[in-house]
Amino acid sequence: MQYDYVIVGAGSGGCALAGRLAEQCPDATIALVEAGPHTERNLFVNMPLGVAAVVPFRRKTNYGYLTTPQPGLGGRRGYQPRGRGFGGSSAINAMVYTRGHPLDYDDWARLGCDGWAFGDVLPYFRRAEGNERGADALHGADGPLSVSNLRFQNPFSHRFVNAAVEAGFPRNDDFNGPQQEGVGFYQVTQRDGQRWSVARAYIYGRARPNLHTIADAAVLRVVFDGKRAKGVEVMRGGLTETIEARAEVVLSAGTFNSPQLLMCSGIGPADHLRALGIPVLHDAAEVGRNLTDHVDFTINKRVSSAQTIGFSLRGFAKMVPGFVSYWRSGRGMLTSNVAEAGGFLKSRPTLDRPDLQLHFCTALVDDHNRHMHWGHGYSLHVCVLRPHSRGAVTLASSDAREAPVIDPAFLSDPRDLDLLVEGVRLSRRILDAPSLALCGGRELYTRHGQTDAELRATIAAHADTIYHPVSTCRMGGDEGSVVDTQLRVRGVTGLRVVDASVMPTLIGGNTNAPTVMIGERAADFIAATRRATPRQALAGEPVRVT
Ligand SMILES: Cc1cc2nc3c(=O)[nH]c(=O)nc-3n(C[C@H](O)[C@H](O)[C@H](O)COP(=O)(O)OP(=O)(O)OC[C@H]3O[C@@H](n4cnc5c(N)ncnc54)[C@H](O)[C@@H]3O)c2cc1C
Repeated sequence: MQYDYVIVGAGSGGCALAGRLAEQCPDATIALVEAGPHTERNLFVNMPLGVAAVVPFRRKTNYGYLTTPQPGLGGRRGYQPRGRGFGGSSAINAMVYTRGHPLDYDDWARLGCDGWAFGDVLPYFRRAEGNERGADALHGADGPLSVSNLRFQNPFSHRFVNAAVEAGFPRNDDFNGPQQEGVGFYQVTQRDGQRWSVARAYIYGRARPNLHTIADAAVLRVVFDGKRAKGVEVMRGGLTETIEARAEVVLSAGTFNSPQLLMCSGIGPADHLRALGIPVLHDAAEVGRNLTDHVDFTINKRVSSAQTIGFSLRGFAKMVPGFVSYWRSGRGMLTSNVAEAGGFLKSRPTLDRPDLQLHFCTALVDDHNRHMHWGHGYSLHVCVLRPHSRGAVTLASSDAREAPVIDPAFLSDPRDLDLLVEGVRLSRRILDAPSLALCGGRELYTRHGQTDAELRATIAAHADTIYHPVSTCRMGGDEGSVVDTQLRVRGVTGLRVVDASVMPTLIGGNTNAPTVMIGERAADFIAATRRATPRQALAGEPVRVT
């Protein structure tokens, strides 16, 4: 099989790129190759509350990775769910639509990523966004990624927002508006009460004859002609085949699997590759390095009210009308994303932007919902927005179908634990404010009056990811970076990386929308390269992409 472009991975970055590129280059053929299944008809993916079922377990649509034992977490292995199938992680995520702080992108530009300051990326956020609130200077209304207000808001989420205001935090109804700081309800990537994964947004329901989707096909490595990428080797239905790319190969396999595929293809730290018997094509020390993720701690509180989602006879009884309402009109409790409300706080008022994020969940979400409890409750997550700890992704095997070794090195930099302690103390102010305090309840692992040392031990025993790993194929203007500022892999030609792994630093917010923005920008880069490429090269001769 031969195409002009072969995109590996139909996640947030890959779907946005494939859909937009197909539209911009109608004369180009594109293959979007995905290891997992199609998700168009998957009830647990489409129904927002299905998030509670798809995240906790390794399954066909979730890699359910484990990290290496984390010294900062008392030696525990962290859990890293990652979407598998069309939509990638956007098919299993919590649908929260935030972009990070404008200054985060200005930082990218300052670090050498010319053309990636907030003013440069805002048009791409707007182009992607289909916000039901309408367009303004910061928002788009006509883009494919539907952004909606929640159709169902649990009374406890309202209590959380009221309590936070009582505790002195500002109310914010638009975290992507002129000010990020404050507390309120999140907007979500949903349309008509359905999850709007990036596959739904850019791929499904759009007839594009030049875009060919290939499901259940695991890419094993990139194939090269000298140093020029010319296709990918794929395992499908037990058979290995090569899909050729006349113009470019793009890796959009995500923060764990894009560096894995680069290394399996001979691009990475030479010593590590040699140790696994992989011939070195290009010695790139930073492939897999700089892994950064939002480390998060949750205060779980059990309450007697059955208004939150929980396991009880009253809870089960509510599910039946909930299902009917969802089925008939796309409304009701099953359209909840669980993490309905939250906010961005500053640990010190003098900071130029918030350094902590809250997610308020209307259920007892303990250990990614892997530890289930009988009864009802709520959970207040707090995470460190710009952690200093840096981890790495390395190979366990030269076979890309095996899980890579994931070491986020959580809390290896003591500043992250110090800030998380601050975050828990700020969160407690909200829990103690009248609107929530009057509901009573009992905390599962934390308690009032804990000393600093006790709180640090509790954090080490329970903290983990809130699912935003980035930076393992860092973009930069410097030679040490894995990709340049047009996302081209350094040291070879005809190969780009387009997903969350290229972020030079972790932005202060949720990472789906920024990854879609990266996919949108990449489509422009690739279309511009195509326009600049001589016609005869497009007709069959190898295309030299500079
Ligand atoms: C549980 C969870 C909750 C989250 N909640 C939110 C949220 O509420 N809001 C938000 O903004 N962000 C959230 N995120 C983060 C966000 O969804 C991700 O940052 C984003 O989807 C990453 O996009 P990506 O393109 O980098 O990778 P992914 O979307 O993960 O896509 C990678 C794709 O590549 C495929 N692939 C991998 N290896 C291969 C191979 N060898 N061959 C072929 N295909 C391959 C995978 O199967 C996958 O489909 C959450 C993530 C998770 C896991």
